[in-house]
Amino acid sequence: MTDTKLTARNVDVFYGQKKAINDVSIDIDNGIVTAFIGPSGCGKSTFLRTLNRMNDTIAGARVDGEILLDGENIYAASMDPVALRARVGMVFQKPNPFPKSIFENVAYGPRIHGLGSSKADMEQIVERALTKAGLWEEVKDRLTDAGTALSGGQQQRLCIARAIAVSPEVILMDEPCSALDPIATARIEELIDELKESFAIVIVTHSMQQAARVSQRTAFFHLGSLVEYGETDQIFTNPREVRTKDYITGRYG
Ligand SMILES: Nc1ncnc2c1ncn2[C@@H]1O[C@H](COP(=O)(O)OP(=O)(O)OP(=O)(O)O)[C@@H](O)[C@H]1O
Repeated sequence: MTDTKLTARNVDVFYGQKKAINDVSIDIDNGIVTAFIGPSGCGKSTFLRTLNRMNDTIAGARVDGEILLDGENIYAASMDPVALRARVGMVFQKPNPFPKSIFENVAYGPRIHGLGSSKADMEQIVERALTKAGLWEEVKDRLTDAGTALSGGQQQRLCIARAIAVSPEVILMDEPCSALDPIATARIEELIDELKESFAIVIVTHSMQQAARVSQRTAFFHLGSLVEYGETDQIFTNPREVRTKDYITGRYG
């Protein structure tokens, strides 16, 4: 059983005069992984960023329409973007640990959000997040080492632990494996599969194989529009739209 976590209604995104997203409406459910696919420049990342207001940080970007998180408009004046980004966390293409220790990378978010008041509480939060991100065993004896000293795959799991540490409801992932080798990629894909039990997960990926492996729903974007959205199996085996079929059969990319 799934239930809706995020709802977009008639969303347009502009960069200055240029319209990058055109009238997108979609429901994103809890307990599953939703993949956004489509050719380069179709607006996947732009739309993903609307879901936690990361576009606010881009000069000239404007979002029209509504995005609801549990029914609450995230663009309402009463919504604090910092608090929103704790509820809707993000993992980027390139692992980007802070220039701090492994421990501090994970403790940073909880601290600014007032979690983990005692040292023991914070240690527990950090251990839980690293365990959930599948990294604890590898780093438990070197928590004071720099996060940047880890391998690329470990750094990405550290970034996932950092997102998890503030107990988000949704995790947005923008091509989280594109900088990783196949083994590190497989590890992250396994992790995504485990994490979907606890969070709604949205992943932008260039890899149709990855979308097919990790997601239960797939949204196909083209030229800023959402062309087709459905069960991943259906999208890949029996697409309804010609443009989806052309994309998944490699006619353009
Ligand atoms: N900061 C920006 N300023 C102006 N235009 C932008 C900006 N970011 C993206 N765009 C434009 O918006 C459109 C959608 O870009 P976006 O990066 O969302 O696509 P994408 O599908 O994620 O592409 P890719 O798969 O190549 O990452 C493109 O035409 C892009 O050039």
